[in-house]
Order: sequence, then C-alpha cells, then structure tokens
Amino acid sequence: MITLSNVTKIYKAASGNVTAVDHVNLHVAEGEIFGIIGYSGAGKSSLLRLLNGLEKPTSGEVIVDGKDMGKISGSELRQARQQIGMIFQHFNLLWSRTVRENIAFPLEIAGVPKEERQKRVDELIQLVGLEGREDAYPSQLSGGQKQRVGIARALANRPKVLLCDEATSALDPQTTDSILDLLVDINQRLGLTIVLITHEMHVIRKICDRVAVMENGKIVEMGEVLQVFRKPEQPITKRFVKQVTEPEETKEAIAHLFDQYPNGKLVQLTFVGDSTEQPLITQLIRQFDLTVNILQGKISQTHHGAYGVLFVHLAGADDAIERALAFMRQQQVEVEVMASE
Ligand SMILES: Nc1ncnc2c1ncn2[C@@H]1O[C@H](COP(=O)(O)OP(=O)(O)OP(=O)(O)O)[C@@H](O)[C@H]1O
Repeated sequence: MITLSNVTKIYKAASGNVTAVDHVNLHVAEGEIFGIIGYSGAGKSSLLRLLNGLEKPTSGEVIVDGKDMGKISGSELRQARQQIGMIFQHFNLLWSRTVRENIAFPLEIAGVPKEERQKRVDELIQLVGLEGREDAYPSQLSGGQKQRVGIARALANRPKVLLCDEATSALDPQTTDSILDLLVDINQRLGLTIVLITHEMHVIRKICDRVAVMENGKIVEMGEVLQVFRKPEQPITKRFVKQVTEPEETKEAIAHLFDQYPNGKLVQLTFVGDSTEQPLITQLIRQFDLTVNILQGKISQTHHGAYGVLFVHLAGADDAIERALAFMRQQQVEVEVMASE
C-alpha cells in the first residue's frame, strides 16, 4: 500500500540545510498497522507529511496506493489525499461546529449530497461510539471523545490509509487504551492501513504489527513488534523497549539488589510467545545446583502475543551458573547478565 524508496527531505533554512528524512526505505502492506517511533526532531512528522503529499521529497519516491505523491499535483493530488485520512495530537476540530458538523465537513468539501452526508455521518458516529453526543460542541467533550470525532472525520471519505500523528499523546493512559482499541477495531473491520508516529513504546506494543525506529532522519531499526521487544539491536531501540519493560522504579530496585546480592549473578530473562509458558525456573532448580530468587517479573501483551521479562538472582558454583545460562539461551529465552553501574 505504501512504498518509500530512498526518500530524503532537506529543508532549506536561514541557518543552513536540515536533513529531516535521510534515505528512508519502507514498505507498508495493505491492512497493516505500522508504527514509527523516535524522539522529538527525529523526522517522524516530516515523514508523515511526505506520505500525504503535504511535503515533496527532495529525492526518492513516495508511492501511496499506486500514486507517486511527490510528483502529482492539483486535482490528482487532492483526489489521492481523499484516500488518506489523518488524525492529530490536538484533534484539530472546528470549535464552532457540532460533532455532527465536524464529521460532515470533509463530505461537504468532497461535494457529497446532503442526504447521503447525513446517512454517512450517522454511520460514523456509531462506528466511533459517539451516539448521543451528535449535537455537542468540541468544548463540551472529553479528550477521548474529541479524538473519536477526529477519527470519524478522518474516515468520512472512506480512505484506504489512516495516518496518526501522536494521536494519543494528549490523553491519559486509560483513554489512550480506549482510542488504541478503537483503531484496532477499525483496522480489522475496514481493512484500513494505519501508519502512526509516536514517542511512546506502549502505543507500539499495544497495536502495531511492525515498527520502525527513527533517529536523525534515518530508520535505524525495523521489524515485527514482538521480535523487536525480544531482541532490540540499536541502543535507541533498547531505550524505547525499556520504557515498557523496565520502568524507573525497576532501575532503582536493581541498583538496590546489587547491594543486597553481592555474590552470584543478577539476570534479566526475556520470553516471547510460547516460551512465556514454560516452567523454566523449575527446570533450573532441578537440573543445576542453584538457588534461584525471583526478584521481579512482568508479562505484557502485544498485538501478536505475549512477552515477559523476569529478573532473577542465581547463586551457586560459578560453573553451575554458566551451564544454567547456556541452558536458558537454548530455550528461546533472551538472557542478559546485569552489570552493576
Ligand atoms: N518546515 C521546516 N523547515 C525547516 N526545518 C524543519 C521544518 N520542519 C521540520 N524541520 C526540522 O526537521 C527535523 C525533523 O523534524 P520533524 O518535525 O519531522 O521531527 P519529529 O520527529 O516529528 O519531531 P516532533 O515530534 O518534535 O515534531 C527537525 O530538526 C526540525 O527542526
């Protein structure tokens, strides 16, 4: 559905050139939920604007649904844009219009007759769960409801692609989850392709099929979400994964554990899919002459199965510990021996 080939975007500014997107290659399949994660300034928004033709690439090719977004203009570009819906962090609603009127707006622009418009708006209100709020103004809605209006409006012209620009960053965790659930529901019901940009790994974990990590305009790592969680390669990816697997308090707890357990080894185990269900600790205790202390553990669900992180302390003879580590590595479990900082 989307193919970027060697795409570069350079802005010419008074202070010099800024390379916001640097030789990016990317393919997003139809019906996929694809996440792009990066810190502020990484180039995510620029990439999204290239996808809907708001910016032209300096070089390279941006193909969306067969259209070369960098080359087309005028009515052809406007038509191509109708196939691409977009939602925003701050919703971008029209404050003087009701929910119904906001959702109808893109239909008016597309010249859809009034009766058909009303029918479509009713369908959309139902799709995003805003029944009963049709005549409210945006100022009378909660953040989550505002984003539901944003989603309904983005879907009004039945686009094939939905672009989400930090769509949940202004929402509290619970509302974030309900909006993410809605996006998955829409993706499944309508077969819509979704590309989202975010700086929160929680969003990627919860709904994405694949993820690309962006840094300094480049995609530095890309893969299936579960695999990236299991084995992040780049330092920046490891930092993002830790947003989910290792909250701040865990770091403090681990520092404390090094004081508490000066001998033996502190080990982080990462399990994915079926390996989350095996009785690994029992096997360790039975097969190796070790004392195993479970220090902390967590299992999280992704869109494609579970992964778990477990911190354990192993005590015993050095060679027994080494054999135990080798054994675990054979069990599709990622093993990281923690070093004190
Ligand atoms: N119109 C512009 N003119 C000049 N420089 C720009 C322009 N838009 C973005 N940039 C620069 O390009 C780089 C990438 O910005 P971009 O907004 O794409 O990153 P981002 O990852 O989306 O960050 P954020 O989440 O903060 O928006 C930054 O250095 C930014 O200052």
